[in-house]
Amino acid sequence: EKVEMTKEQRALMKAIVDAYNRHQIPQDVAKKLLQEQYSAEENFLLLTEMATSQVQVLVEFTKNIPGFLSLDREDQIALLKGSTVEAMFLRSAQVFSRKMPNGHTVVLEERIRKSGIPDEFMTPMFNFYKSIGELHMVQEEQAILTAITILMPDRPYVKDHQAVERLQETMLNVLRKLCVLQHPQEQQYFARLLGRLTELRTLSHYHAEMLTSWKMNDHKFTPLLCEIWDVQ
Ligand SMILES: CC(C)c1onc(-c2c(Cl)cccc2Cl)c1COc1ccc(-c2ccc3[nH]c(C(=O)O)cc3c2)cc1
Repeated sequence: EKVEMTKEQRALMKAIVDAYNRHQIPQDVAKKLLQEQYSAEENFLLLTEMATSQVQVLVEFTKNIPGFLSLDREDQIALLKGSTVEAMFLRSAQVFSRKMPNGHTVVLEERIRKSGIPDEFMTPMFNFYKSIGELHMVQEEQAILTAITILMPDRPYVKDHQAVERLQETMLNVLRKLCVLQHPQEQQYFARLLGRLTELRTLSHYHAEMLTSWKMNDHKFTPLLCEIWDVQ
């Protein structure tokens, strides 16, 4: 069928990529990755600060997804709460695959490995980072895949399933064409990308257990993280 994108699809993709690029973790927060000393406590505090900053970035990005703000207000909250962890795994995966020039990748990995996360979650987490890296996604694919993750109709407490499905479907159509255009040799590239979304679900279940084990060891989170992750 016709592969090139319509005018509307190109405009939609541009809006999402611009929002994705506009909303980055402030460099002074990211730079802290290199400065603070290493201790499990310090690492946890730093990762908490990064996660909090990342949630704020994600909320701004989400508000710029065309059509999101016209969804039911409570559904907007349900989508954000349900997708934050998955969107953050995607975002932090891109940091690893982007091979940050200033060595953030190495330091971020170090700090995650030494932040009190039980070992059984490390393996699936870093396997995911590796599998994302191997895809060599272009920025447009990263941005649209993140929007698709956020616009997941079957998140808990979403009332108007159809409205979310319609938005997500529009994004999926753009992503499908983009994958054919960017990776013409790889027939199943689009299917492989969607397969990562399944892996993200598993990671978010692990993450819920990570939160419980952190809570048990009396780790503190910021008010924003407590609200979005229903902690405490
Ligand atoms: C509350 C903290 C301890 C936490 O709980 N779970 C996770 C957690 C974990 Cl480990 C893994 C995956 C998801 C979550 Cl959600 C985290 C830490 O979360 C993040 C840490 C770093 C980043 C992040 C995002 C973008 C970035 N850009 C740069 C840059 O240098 O440009 C650095 C950077 C860091 C995102 C989430």
